[in-house]
Amino acid sequence: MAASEFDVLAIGNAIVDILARAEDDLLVRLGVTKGMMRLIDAAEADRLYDMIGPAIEASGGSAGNTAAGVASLGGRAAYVGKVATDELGRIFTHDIRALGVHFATVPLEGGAPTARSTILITPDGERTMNTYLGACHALTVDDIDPAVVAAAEVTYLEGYLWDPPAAKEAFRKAAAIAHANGRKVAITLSDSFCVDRWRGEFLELMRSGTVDVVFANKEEIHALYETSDLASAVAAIRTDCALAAVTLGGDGALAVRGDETARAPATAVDRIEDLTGAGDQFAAGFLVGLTRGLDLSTAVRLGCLAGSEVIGHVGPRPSVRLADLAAAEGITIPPRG
Ligand SMILES: OC[C@H]1O[C@H](O)[C@H](O)[C@@H]1O
Repeated sequence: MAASEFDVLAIGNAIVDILARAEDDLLVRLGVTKGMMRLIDAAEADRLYDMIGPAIEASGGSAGNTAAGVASLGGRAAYVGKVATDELGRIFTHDIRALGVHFATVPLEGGAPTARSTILITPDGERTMNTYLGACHALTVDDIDPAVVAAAEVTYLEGYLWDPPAAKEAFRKAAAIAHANGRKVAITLSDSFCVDRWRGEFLELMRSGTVDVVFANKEEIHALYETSDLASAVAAIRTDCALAAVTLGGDGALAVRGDETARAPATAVDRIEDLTGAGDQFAAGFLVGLTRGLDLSTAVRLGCLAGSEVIGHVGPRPSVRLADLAAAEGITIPPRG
């Protein structure tokens, strides 16, 4: 197997976030479920924008956030996602490239605009996402560059990619190329409503070995196995997937690999400002840990550390260099072999 150029290739919906504080009663008036992601059309996105207070715009997209986190940890990241040739698309492209992430997906011309997610942050820091997918619907197999997939230790894919129909085939193509080149494939289950929509197919991906690593939070793993019992859900995922990492909010995170179990407590934060991107940064830390050969416990710890940074401020990507935080916590990230 050739030496890898990238630690992680992340593939996902390329989205610009519009983040605004909101009271709980706005969620009630909108009829949305707190903490979830719902898909909306362009008209609803415009209507919502008129209803919210002052907002902050920031590049997001779950896998994009993870690529940003990998770069912040000193890792080499690549990203695939579809933006349009519009202002938000230029902002997304600028931000991800400015972090040193390889991003070469051809933007969509003359079609739907760049995706945006209107994210309502309630006083408890919980985020509720209203996503208009726009140009993401145009991501296809043609956007997967076999050379980039082959050059990445891990290809990491969003469960959200199951929503725009053609992206699913892009996902499967990337997974096949990764495995043909001796690389690993990881997926995040993304959202419990997303799991409800695609449960059967997600389980098939794991059981068939199409994915080697799965990320889930508590709600998602409960939804996957249709149980409220965490222990039985973890027992099930241990047999269904070679490696699973489960984030547990204030209870930290765990990972299971065969008979092995690793846990880490949540890293303390002064105040939870905004939970947007917490799982994405956990994935960044955990994947960098894995690709750089750290043991499972340290990889979980690195994930918790990265996840904790992003919840201390508004926005889904790190505001400081995660590599410095890791060093301050005594976690040494080995150079790429
Ligand atoms: O995981 C958080 C991300 O999910 C959505 O894709 C938003 O863009 C946000 O940045």
